[in-house]
Amino acid sequence: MLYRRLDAERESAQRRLTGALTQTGGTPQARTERDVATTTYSDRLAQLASVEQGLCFGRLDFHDGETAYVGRLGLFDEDGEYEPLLLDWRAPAARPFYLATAASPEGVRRRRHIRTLSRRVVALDDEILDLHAADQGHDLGLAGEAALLAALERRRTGEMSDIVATIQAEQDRIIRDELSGVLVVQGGPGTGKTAVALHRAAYLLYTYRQQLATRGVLVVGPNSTFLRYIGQVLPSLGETGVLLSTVGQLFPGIRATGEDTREAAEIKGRRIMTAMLADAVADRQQIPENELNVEFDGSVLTLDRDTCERARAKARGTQRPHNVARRVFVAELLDSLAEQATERFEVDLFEGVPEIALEEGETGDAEVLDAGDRADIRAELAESDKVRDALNSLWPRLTPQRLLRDLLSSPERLATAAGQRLTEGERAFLVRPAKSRWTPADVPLLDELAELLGEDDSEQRAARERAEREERAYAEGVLDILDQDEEIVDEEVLRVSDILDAELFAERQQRRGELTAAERAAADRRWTFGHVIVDEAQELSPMDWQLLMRRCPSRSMTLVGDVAQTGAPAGASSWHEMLSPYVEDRWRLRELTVNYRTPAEIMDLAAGALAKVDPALRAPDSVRESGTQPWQRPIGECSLPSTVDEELRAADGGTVAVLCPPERLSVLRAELPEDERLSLLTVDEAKGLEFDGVLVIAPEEIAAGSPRGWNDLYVALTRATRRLGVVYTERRLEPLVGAG
Ligand SMILES: Nc1ncnc2c1ncn2[C@@H]1O[C@H](COP(=O)(O)OP(=O)(O)OP(=O)(O)O)[C@@H](O)[C@H]1O
Repeated sequence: MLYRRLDAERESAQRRLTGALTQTGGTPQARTERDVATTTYSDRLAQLASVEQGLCFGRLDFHDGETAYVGRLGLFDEDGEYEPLLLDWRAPAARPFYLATAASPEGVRRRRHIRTLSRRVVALDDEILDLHAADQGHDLGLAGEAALLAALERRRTGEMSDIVATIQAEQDRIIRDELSGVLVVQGGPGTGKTAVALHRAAYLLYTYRQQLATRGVLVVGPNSTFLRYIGQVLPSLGETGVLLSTVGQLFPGIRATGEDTREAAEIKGRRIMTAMLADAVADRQQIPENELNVEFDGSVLTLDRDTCERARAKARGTQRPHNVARRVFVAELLDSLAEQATERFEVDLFEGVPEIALEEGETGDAEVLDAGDRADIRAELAESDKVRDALNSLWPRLTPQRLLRDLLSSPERLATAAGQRLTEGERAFLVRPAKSRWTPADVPLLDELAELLGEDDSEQRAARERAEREERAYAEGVLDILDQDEEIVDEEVLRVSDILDAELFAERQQRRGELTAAERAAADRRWTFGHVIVDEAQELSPMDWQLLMRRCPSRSMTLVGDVAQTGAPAGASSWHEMLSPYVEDRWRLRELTVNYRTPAEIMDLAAGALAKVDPALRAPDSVRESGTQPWQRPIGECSLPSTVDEELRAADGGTVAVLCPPERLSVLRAELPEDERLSLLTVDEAKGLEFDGVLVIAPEEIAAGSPRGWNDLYVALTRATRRLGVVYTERRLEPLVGAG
C-alpha cells in the first residue's frame, strides 16, 4: 500500500514537471514561475526516488490500539482524511520508535523492525516493550537488537550506509538536539559519531527547513577519501542541500594538492599565525628611507619620508584591510604629488613672462590654476604608470596568494613577520620555493590573509547590491503570486515558499541555473552557513577553526570527534583548549559510549594502545563479539601477499585494508595483489573508515612515528568490523602483549 502511494506521488510529480516544462510564455514572470516549478518537481522526484529501498522499516503498536508506520519520508492518505500513512523518521511522532524502552515504553506495546529487499518484506523483528518480557538489549540499553545486529554483521562495501532503521536512543538524543549553539559529541571509535553527524544534518534540514535551505549546511571531513566514503548517506536520506568539504577545499579557486612536512603543518596551524600574518601585511606597507623621486611630465616630484609616514599612519588609522586602506594612502600621496606638480606648472607658466607690477589690492599669491585644473592634474598623476609604480612599491595591492607565496619563499620576509614568535629552526621548516603547490595547511592562512587584505571592490559591490535589491523585490512579488496559485500550491507538494524564500529565489534567478545553496556556497569565500558539522574535529588546527568560525558566525555547530584519536600535529587534545578562543565555555557535551563497529575481541587488544595515549581513558563497550581472536605474527614468518589473499577470502566479498607507516607504502604497493576490495593506506588516510578485515603492518613504527603515534595505532587497531591481524617487525609491542 505504501509503495502504491509512493508510485502515485511519483506520477503526480512527473505530470506536474512535464506540465511545467511544456509551459510557454516569454515574459520574465512566466519564465521565473516555470523555473521554480521545474526545480520543485525535479527535487521532489529525486527525493521520491531516493527512498525506494527500505521505504518503511518500522511499525509501532500502541496500547490504545493505534498503529503507526515509520519510514524514510512522510506519506499521507490524500484520498481520505489526509491521515499519515507513513511517518517520516524525523517527525516528532516517530520518536518512540527510537526511544521507547521496556522501562519507559511511551505508550508503545510493540516495536517492529521490518526488513525489506526491494519491495518485498524479508524479515520482521518484534520487541514487546513490557517489563516482564525477556531481558532485551543486555545492559547497553539497545533498541531493536536483532535488527541492529543484522545491520552490523553486514559486509562492508566501501561506502557508508544510513542507520535510520536502527538509530539507538543515545544517538537519537544527539541527532535531535536543538539547532542553536555548539554541540560537541565525544565518542570512541565506532560509536557512530559520523553516522550521527550525518543523520543530524538530515534531521536539521527537515525540522528547520526554512532557516537552513537558504544558507545551507556544511559538513567538514578530514580528507577526500573520507568524503567519498560518507558521500552517499545524505542522498540516501533524500537530502542533497549539504556541502561536503575538507577545510583545504574551502578557499574557492585554490586546489591544495601539495603536502607539508609534519613540522610545517604544525607550525602553520598555530594560533600565532594570525598575528604573524598581520605583521607580514604591515611589512608590505613601506615608506622610503629618505625620499622617493617620481618622474612626471618632464620633471621630478618627490615623496619624502615624513609625507609617506603621515599617509601611512592615516591609512592604518582607518583600521580597514590593506587593499581598502590603500585608497587613503594613495589619496594622500596623490595630493602631495598634485600640489608639487601644480606649483611646477605655475612656475613654468610664468617662465619668460615679464614681471608686471602688482596693482593696488592684488597679492602675489593669487592662484593661477582653478580647482578644475588641479583635479585634472591629480587625475593625470593617478593615470601615470610611473606614479602608479612608485605608489605600488610602497603599498602594493595584494592578493592572499601573492602575499603568502612571497612570504614563504623569502627567509627575510619570514624573519621580519615572525619576530620572536618562531625560532630560526622553525622558520626554516616553512621556507619553500615560490612555485610550490598549495597545501591544506596553507588554506586557513590564505583565508586569514583574505580578511587582512580585503578587496577594494566598493564600486562593484554597490552596483551588485543595487541589482540584488531590485531582483529581490521582484522575486517577492512572484512568491506572492505563487502563494495564491492553488494549482501549484496544493497540499500534495511542498509549498514553494517552504523551500524557497525571496533571497534564495533572487539568487537562483541571478544564476539562472538550479544551483543549491551548497553549490553556491562552494564558490563563495564569504558565504556563511546556517549550520556547520565537523567530523573528526579533533584533527583541526587553531587556524582551521579560525576559518570555520568565520563561515559560521551564528555558531550553530555540531562537532564530533575523539580526542584520543588525534593524529594531526596541530590537532587538539582537549575540547576546552580547542573551543575556548571562540565560544569560551558556551558549548554542550554529549557522549557516545557504545562501539558498534569493533568486536569485543579486537577492542581488548586496542585498549592496550589507548592506555598508552592516556591511562585515564576508557574504550567504548563493544556491542558484539565476533568469535574470532585477532592474531599477531612477526613479519619474517608471514608472506604478506598470501596473508592478504587469505584475508580477502575470509572477508567473503567484503573489504580488507592494509594499514602501514607512510615509509612502507611504496614497497607494499609493489608487493600486494590488485583487488578492488583491498585498500593500502596510511593511518591518516584510514581515519574514520572501516573494513571487514584489517592488517596493521609494523605497529611499533606507527607508534614511534610521531608524537601522537599511540593515537595513530589506536585508530589503526579499531578500523575492523570482523577480523584484525597485526604484523610486527621484531617483538610484540609491550601493551599488546598478552592480548590477542
Ligand atoms: N545505530 C546504529 N545502527 C546500525 N549501525 C550503526 C549504528 N550506529 C553506528 N553504526 C555503524 O557503526 C559503524 C561505525 O560508525 P561511525 O563510523 O559513525 O563511527 P565513528 O564514531 O565515527 O568512528 P571513528 O571514531 O572510528 O571514526 C558504522 O558502520 C555505522 O554504520
